[in-house]
Amino acid sequence: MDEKAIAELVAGHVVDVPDFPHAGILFKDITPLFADGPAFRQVVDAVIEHHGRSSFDVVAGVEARGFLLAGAIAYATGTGALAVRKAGKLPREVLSASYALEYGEATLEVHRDALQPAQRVLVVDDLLATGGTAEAALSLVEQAGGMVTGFSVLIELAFLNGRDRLAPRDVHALLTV
Ligand SMILES: O=P(O)(O)OC[C@H]1O[C@H](OP(=O)(O)OP(=O)(O)O)[C@H](O)[C@@H]1O
Ligand SMILES: Nc1ncnc2[nH]cnc12
Repeated sequence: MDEKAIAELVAGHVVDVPDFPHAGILFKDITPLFADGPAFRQVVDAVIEHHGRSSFDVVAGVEARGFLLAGAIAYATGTGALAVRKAGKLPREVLSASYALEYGEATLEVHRDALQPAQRVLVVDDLLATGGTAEAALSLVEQAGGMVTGFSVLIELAFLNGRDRLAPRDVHALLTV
């Protein structure tokens, strides 16, 4: 599928929800996309095609919506998956990164031994807004000894300039609004 068709596919499966979770936030609900099997498969294939299936060793998904993408991409490419978790969920020694996002603050964690030295990591999530979440995931991968080779999101909110925080890395969005 070409880029325009993929963008239209994503746009057609997003519901805009005003004032969630706070007044003034226009929440992009992508659950209809995950619920549509053929559409979900097409976006997963588009992400893999953009980066190339041999360009990463591990795909990292950010809790919670990123997990769905990471699991599917890992299965399709035969790579490992890394769950980048919200604080307090992992049972062993962790690395942590705190950040602000469009509508709050949080801390992300991975196990200290989550990656092998210099492993190449693709970071995926449903949406890039301020980039705080993605930047925290980048920090965790680097703290764990890995290298981020790129980011993919289904939707980028361009007016928040999140990609500037991730430069010069490849930031790929299927739909930019
Ligand atoms: O670019 P940012 O401003 O950092 O915002 C983007 C993040 O916000 C959402 O996650 P949220 O923290 O709401 O978690 P959820 O997936 O568990 O709902 C979204 O899934 C991204 O991870
Ligand atoms: N506007 C938004 N919609 C959905 N998820 C988000 N994460 C941060 N901002 C968001």
